[in-house]
Amino acid sequence: MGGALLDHWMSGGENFTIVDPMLEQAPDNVRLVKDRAAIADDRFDTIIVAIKPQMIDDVLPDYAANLGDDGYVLSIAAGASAARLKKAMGGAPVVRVMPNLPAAVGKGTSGVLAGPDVSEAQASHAMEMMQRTGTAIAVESEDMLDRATAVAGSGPGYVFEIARAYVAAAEELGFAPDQARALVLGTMEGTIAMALANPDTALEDLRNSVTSKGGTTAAGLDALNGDGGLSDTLSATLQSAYDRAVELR
Ligand SMILES: NC(=O)C1=CN([C@@H]2O[C@H](COP(=O)(O)OP(=O)(O)OC[C@H]3O[C@@H](n4cnc5c(N)ncnc54)[C@H](OP(=O)(O)O)[C@@H]3O)[C@@H](O)[C@H]2O)C=CC1
Ligand SMILES: O=C(O)[C@@H]1CCC=N1
Repeated sequence: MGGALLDHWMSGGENFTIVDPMLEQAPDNVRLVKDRAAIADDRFDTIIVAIKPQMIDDVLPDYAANLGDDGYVLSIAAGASAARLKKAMGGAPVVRVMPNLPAAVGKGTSGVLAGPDVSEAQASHAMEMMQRTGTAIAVESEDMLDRATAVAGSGPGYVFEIARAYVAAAEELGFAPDQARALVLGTMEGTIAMALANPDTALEDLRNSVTSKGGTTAAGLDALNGDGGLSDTLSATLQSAYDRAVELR
């Protein structure tokens, strides 16, 4: 995820250094080092946490000394609370963000939460960084950031899975894989574009505009969610992801 964001962050004026034990190549103009020892004497305006949440307590404390006096920590890690990050980073201010993977194509949707002691300048720098990767929405509490993680951070996983199952069903109906993929992704893209172009129209009304009485869509929708099973599945999906974010705090 860090790499996808970096590609878009680089359109700003900052200089970037990556610390990654395994990465072989960084984008042009980005310094890459294998471990913290190589930057032991360096100070940074922002330290970006893009490691797995489970590694934070082991890895981060070494970096506390690398943060400049007016610096802040920007974390993309799911769940890991501002308090936990702040403690690991010697009391530094922390902005938590939750991006999602379409940031890789400049169409990310991020939540942004300024933790305690974050200055306005730091909060607006973090917001501007995330806006370089797509849309960014400020949230008011850590709990809402964890809920945004369940909806949007993990969301591309659900959408890819829905698309995969939809394509598989089209193949079962007789289409070749490339035809099935083109029909499904084209339909999804056009449908989303139409919803975005009609922000004041309820999604239910848009759905109804496809659904002729006694027609094919009504038959399909009855099978899809006539008993509310799809709605229940989506509620359980978001609840499970949110519960996991809470466990990772
Ligand atoms: N994937 C996604 O869609 C999203 C992920 N996130 C968050 O982004 C973070 C990274 O997730 P993701 O990109 O999926 O995971 P990855 O495992 O792909 O990325 C983690 C990166 O951290 C590197 N790393 C491991 N150990 C160290 C270390 N000691 N010092 C420095 N770097 C290290 C890893 O290197 P190596 O490969 O060698 O282990 C890897 O490049 C997580 O906190 C996750 O919650 C947030 C939103 C969306
Ligand atoms: O699955 C995860 O934990 C990360 C956070 C959101 C998306 N991927």
